[in-house]
Amino acid sequence: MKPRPLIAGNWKMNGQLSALTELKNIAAAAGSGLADRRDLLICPPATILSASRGVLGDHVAVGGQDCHQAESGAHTGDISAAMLKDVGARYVIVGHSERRADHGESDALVRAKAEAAMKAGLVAMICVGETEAAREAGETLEVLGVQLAGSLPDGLSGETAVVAYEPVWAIGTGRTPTVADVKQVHDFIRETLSDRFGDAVASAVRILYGGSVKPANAAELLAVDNVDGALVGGASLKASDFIAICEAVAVS
Ligand SMILES: O=C(CO)COP(=O)(O)O
Repeated sequence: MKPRPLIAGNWKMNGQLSALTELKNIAAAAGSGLADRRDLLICPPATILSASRGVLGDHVAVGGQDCHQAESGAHTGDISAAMLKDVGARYVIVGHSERRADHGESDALVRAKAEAAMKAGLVAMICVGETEAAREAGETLEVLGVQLAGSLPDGLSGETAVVAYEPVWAIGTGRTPTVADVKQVHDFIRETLSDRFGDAVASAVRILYGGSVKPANAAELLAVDNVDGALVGGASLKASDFIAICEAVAVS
């Protein structure tokens, strides 16, 4: 059985309190049936996470965009998984390529963050994706295999982890892989999960596609085998676009 689809919005470093009106519109649509057969999630900046939780109501989850690997301590500027949970987060993104690039995050660190998230009772959304150079060199699956082996914690399950495939070259560029390429990678991720965690866990872990998902291409991307939802950046900032993407996922 296919897992319940998850459509997640990653607001990145965008959005102040004035942006809560967009969330009100998403919450209204979610309350009118949009969330009946799909899970909806918004990951706003940490500064408005608590306010977002208040606005989004019962039908849309909120999540953080990163967490520290330690439970607490002298880590100025960082946020623990427990802190995110405390203000109502249910998920946290870890290992986004922007953090891997901007903050030099390694697979081992991403794994430690995912472990911290799971320990705190959050769902870890673990991101992987190849660079354009890796794709051009024909090394996509090899790179993803290494990232998955290093970033996924032991003992994960469909309730505690989500994998997001985000080709670095497709993020914010308007470019997307072909449907065949998305299928190849998502099939590979499912097989990799199966080899390490067994078939039951592998089929329960949702594998999201991210990178230039928009209302115009969402139906095509979300219909690909082994694509269980989307991780949406820019198009999640506008309620109407995010809602249209949610509507594009086929539900049974
Ligand atoms: O990085 C992304 C989501 O985490 C994708 O961003 P865009 O949808 O803006 O390409």
